[in-house]
Amino acid sequence: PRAIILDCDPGHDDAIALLLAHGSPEIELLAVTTVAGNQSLDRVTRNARAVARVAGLVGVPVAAGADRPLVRERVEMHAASVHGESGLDGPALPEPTEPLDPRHAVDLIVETVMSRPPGTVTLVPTGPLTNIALAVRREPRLVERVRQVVLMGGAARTGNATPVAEFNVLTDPEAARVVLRAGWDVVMVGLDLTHQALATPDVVRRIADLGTPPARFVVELLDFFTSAYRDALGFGAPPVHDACAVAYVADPTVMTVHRAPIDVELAGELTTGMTVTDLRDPAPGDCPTAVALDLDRERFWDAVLDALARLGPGG
Ligand SMILES: Nc1ccc([C@@H]2N[C@H](CO)[C@@H](O)[C@H]2O)cc1
Ligand SMILES: [Ca+2]
Repeated sequence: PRAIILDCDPGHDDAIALLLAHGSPEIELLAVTTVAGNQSLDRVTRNARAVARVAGLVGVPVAAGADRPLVRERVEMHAASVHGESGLDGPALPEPTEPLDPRHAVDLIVETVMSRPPGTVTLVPTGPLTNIALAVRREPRLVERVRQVVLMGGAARTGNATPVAEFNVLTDPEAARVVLRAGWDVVMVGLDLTHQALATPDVVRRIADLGTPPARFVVELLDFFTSAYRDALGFGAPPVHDACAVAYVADPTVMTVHRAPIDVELAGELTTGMTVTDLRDPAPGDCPTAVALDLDRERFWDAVLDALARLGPGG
């Protein structure tokens, strides 16, 4: 299996990404780290620990990280409108059973990667990239040691927080530039891809039919997420953005990926936070970055259902 570290800001779709990672036989979840984004660090960390309990995740360290972006003040827009004040509105959240790891997320990331053979650990950030940027500044050898960075964030075309910027990148664009320029292999699973992963009523029905506590938890998450995404953004069904990044690690053939130079706008009057993606072919031979474009929806949802079905009673 692929060994990963999930760096997240739960968030309804982060929660589904965590459940998918733990339930997927192709993935070994080495650690979970949290970063301020959808909600404050305290809230997303509390949410991550509650989801870990629902997943039946035991013995996997969960550590909190950055409580604010590297440079800018946090972006408030949108997130509370789709995730609610708690960051995970909808289901009742169980009390965590596992202790919070005392290390800072950055130290946990560095120690987890540097204690394993080169090229064996994949980083899967699904929130602002603050922790990942700090980690690679703390330990530059991470660049050649990490197998791949598969991040949910950015967009080659249309944004969500602004016409051209995606929320995770806009929240901490300096951190996103550090990560995209580091030289390691990066797959950007951005809105171009994730807006194809819509949890339609049929999908929700299939999940409900599993009849397990984790499945019921996901249904309650999606019921809230569906209403919030409809009321706030006019979507017919909510995109489970973060689960797409995990699904790619589990099975890279579940989506098409296009090698392309990607950089982040930091000073644009209208375009700050935009992941400027050069889709002109051919990309430079040594281009380390790529963007996900087309999702095999049927295979994606089959993988999500299969992973959820494998989770124990949890809860
Ligand atoms: N409107 C909205 C704002 C933020 C997010 C979060 N940011 C990313 C999508 O922009 C995902 O990681 C998700 O958790 C989703 C919707
Ligand atoms: Ca997220």
